[in-house]
Amino acid sequence: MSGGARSNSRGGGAEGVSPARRVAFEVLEAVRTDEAYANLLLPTRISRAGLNRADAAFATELTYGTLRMLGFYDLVLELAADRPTSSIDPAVLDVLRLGVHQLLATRVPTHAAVFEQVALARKVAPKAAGFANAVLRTVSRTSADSWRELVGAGAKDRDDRLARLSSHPAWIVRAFRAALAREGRESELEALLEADNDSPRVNLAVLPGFDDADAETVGGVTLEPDRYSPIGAVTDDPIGVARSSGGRIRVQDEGSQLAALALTRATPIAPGERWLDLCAGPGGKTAVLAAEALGGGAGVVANEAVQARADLVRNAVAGVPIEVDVRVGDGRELDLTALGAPDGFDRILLDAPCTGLGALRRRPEARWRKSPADVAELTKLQGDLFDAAVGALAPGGILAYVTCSPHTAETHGTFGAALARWGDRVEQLDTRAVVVALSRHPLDLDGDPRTVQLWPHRHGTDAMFIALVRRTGADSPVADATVADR
Ligand SMILES: C[S@@+](CC[C@H](N)C(=O)[O-])C[C@H]1O[C@@H](n2cnc3c(N)ncnc32)[C@H](O)[C@@H]1O
Repeated sequence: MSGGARSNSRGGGAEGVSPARRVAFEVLEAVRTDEAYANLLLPTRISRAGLNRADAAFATELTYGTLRMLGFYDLVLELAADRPTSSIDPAVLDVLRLGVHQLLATRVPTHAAVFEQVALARKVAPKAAGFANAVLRTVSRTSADSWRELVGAGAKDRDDRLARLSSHPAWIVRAFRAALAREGRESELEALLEADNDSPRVNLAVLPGFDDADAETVGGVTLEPDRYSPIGAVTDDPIGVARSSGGRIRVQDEGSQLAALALTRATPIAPGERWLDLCAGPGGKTAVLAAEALGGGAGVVANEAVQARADLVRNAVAGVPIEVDVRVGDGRELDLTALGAPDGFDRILLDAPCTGLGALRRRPEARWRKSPADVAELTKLQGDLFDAAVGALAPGGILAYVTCSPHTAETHGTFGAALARWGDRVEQLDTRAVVVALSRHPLDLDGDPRTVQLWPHRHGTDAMFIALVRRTGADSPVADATVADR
C-alpha cells in the first residue's frame, strides 16, 4: 500500500468530526499501521463508537469503498496534488482518500465532504488543513468520469489501464486474465474486476443434520433458497437470523458451501467413516463437514496450524451436536495414530492456505498486501500439504483440494503437479459432475472439464477452485506419507 506506515496513532484526537468518518479514518489508520483486517476491526469500532444503524452503514461504506478503490484514489490524488502520494503525510493521505471516495463515489454533498475531511485533517495534522482543502477542492471540480479518463491516460498498456481504473495491482489483473483465458472467457475480465469492487451479498448456510434442518422460517423470518448451494439461503436480515438460530445457520459464501459439500456428497457416506479437515481455521467449512457427518454417521477431526484459529474452529463447531476433535498442528506432519485414524482417513478437505485473490470483495485491503512472491511461497506449501493429505488417505479415500484463489499457479499448477507426482496412486474424480449434481440451478462452468472454478462475477460466489481425487490401491497410507521424488 502506498503511503508507508506510522507507528503513532493520531485518530484518537479527531473528536468533533462526524462519528462515522472518524471510525472509518481509525480503521484505515489501523489497516495501514497495524496490518489490521478491516472486516474484523470495523464492527468493534462501530460498536465502541455507539453508531446508530445509518451511521454504521455510512462508516462501513466509507471504509470498504475507500480501501477497495485506494489504488485509483491515490492516482487521482497524485494528479490533483501534483506530487506522489509517498510525499504526503500518511495520516493526511488517509483523510484525503476518504474525501475522494465521498466526492467521486457517494451522494455526500461536495461542501459536506470537503468541510468534514478538512476538519479531520486539522485534527490529525493541523498544518495540513490548507493543503487538504486545496486538494479536495481540485478533486471536486472534475467529474468522476473525467478523473477516470485522466487516470487511464497514464497507463503503460491495457492491463495497467484496467489495473488503474479498477484499483487492482497490475499483477493481479494479469493473473485473473490468465485464469479466465484458460476457460476461453478472457472477455469477462472487466466484469470480474468490477465484481471485486462490489459489496457481496450475504449468504447463509442452513446446516443440515439438525432435526429441523428443512425449516423455511427462523424466528418468524422467511428464508429464500440460494441459487446454487442446496444448504444456502438468503434473507433481508441475515446477521439477525444467524444470531438467533443457535448455531444452525451461519453466514457463509455459497462457493465455500459447495466446496465442503463436494467432498461430503461425492459418494454416499458409510457410517463410521473418518474425516479430516486438514487446514480448518476459522472453521466455516468444518461446521458444514460436522453437520454432514452428523447426518451420515461419520467422525471428524479438524487440524489447524495456528492456536488462535483452532480456537475459532472450536467456536464454529460448538453449535453442531457432534464431537469434533480439534487439533493444533502442522498439516505437513500428520501422525495418523495420534489423530485416531491409523488406517487413514476416508475423506480429507484441504482448503489450502492461499493468496485469497478469490475473496477480494470481502477483504478490501487484501489486494494491497499480497505480492507475486506470496504465490511462490504458497504453492510450495500447498504441494507439501497435498502430499501429506494424500498420504493420510485410506485406500479409496477422497481428497478435496480447494483454494479461494483463481490464480492458476495455486489451482491447476499445484493440482497438476501433485497429480503428476502421485501418478496412478491417485485418480482424478469428475468434480464438475459432483458439483453440478449438487447445485440447485445450472452452473455456468468452463475450462478444464473435471475441476470447478467459481467466479464472483459469474456466480456471485468467491472464486473458489475445487478438485477431487481418490486414493487408489491398498498400499499403506503411512508408508507414502512423504513423496520422495518431489
Ligand atoms: C483457507 S484457510 C482455511 C479456511 C477454512 N477451511 C474455513 O472454511 O473456515 C487456510 C488455513 O490453513 C492454516 N494453515 C496454514 N499453514 C498450515 C499448515 N502447515 N498446517 C495446517 N494448517 C495450516 C491457516 O492458518 C488457515 O487457517
